[in-house]
Amino acid sequence: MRLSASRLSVERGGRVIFSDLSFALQDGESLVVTGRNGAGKSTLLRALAGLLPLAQGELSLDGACDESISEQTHYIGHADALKGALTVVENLEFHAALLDCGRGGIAPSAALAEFGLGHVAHLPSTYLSAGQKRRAALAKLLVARRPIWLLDEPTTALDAASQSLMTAIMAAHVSDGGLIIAATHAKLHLAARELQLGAAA
Ligand SMILES: Nc1ncnc2c1ncn2[C@@H]1O[C@H](COP(=O)(O)OP(=O)(O)OP(=O)(O)O)[C@@H](O)[C@H]1O
Repeated sequence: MRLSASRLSVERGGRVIFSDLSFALQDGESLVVTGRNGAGKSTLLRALAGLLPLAQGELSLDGACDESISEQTHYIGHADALKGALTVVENLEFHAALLDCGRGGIAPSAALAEFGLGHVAHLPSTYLSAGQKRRAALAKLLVARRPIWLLDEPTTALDAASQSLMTAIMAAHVSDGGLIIAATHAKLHLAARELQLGAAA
């Protein structure tokens, strides 16, 4: 599988956020997107996920099945996208049903256990701490197998142990042939190329 971005340009509110951006990633490769606040890191991830239109340029995925890039992608944005009135496990069950399509993710309860959330699985997700909410959001990565992971500040609010766990989960995904593009200001301890957006402030 090869994900290629060629001369991408994205506009928001009539303003060019970035332009002429190109990169390519093969199976088992990662890209860390860095840059100052407002440089366009989240914008790039949202455009790759199909949530924002490209003003110019082209995205292509070679060597995969017929599904679109969006269908092969997990996008974890800044927002944890948990429904507060549903329990944590119900949130994961919703995402598994929405995303899995029979492609062999692990059970929601197992994904929560992996992220150390077994003891809060039956609480309404609104009761979780910030780091617990982030871990529940990241557990979505495991309930549906999708090769491309787009992660926006994945380690925000995570304690040291959870950061190490997430590092191991990302490393396992990459060694299994997955692709990761992560936007962050933090050090991710991921063997990755770097794409820096924007000029220094
Ligand atoms: N809906 C919108 N309409 C207009 N401009 C927007 C919109 N959403 C974001 N922007 C602008 O796009 C630019 C890039 O924002 P983005 O969130 O991609 O930056 P970022 O690099 O992820 O920043 P940070 O490090 O703060 O998370 C910012 O200047 C922001 O104000």
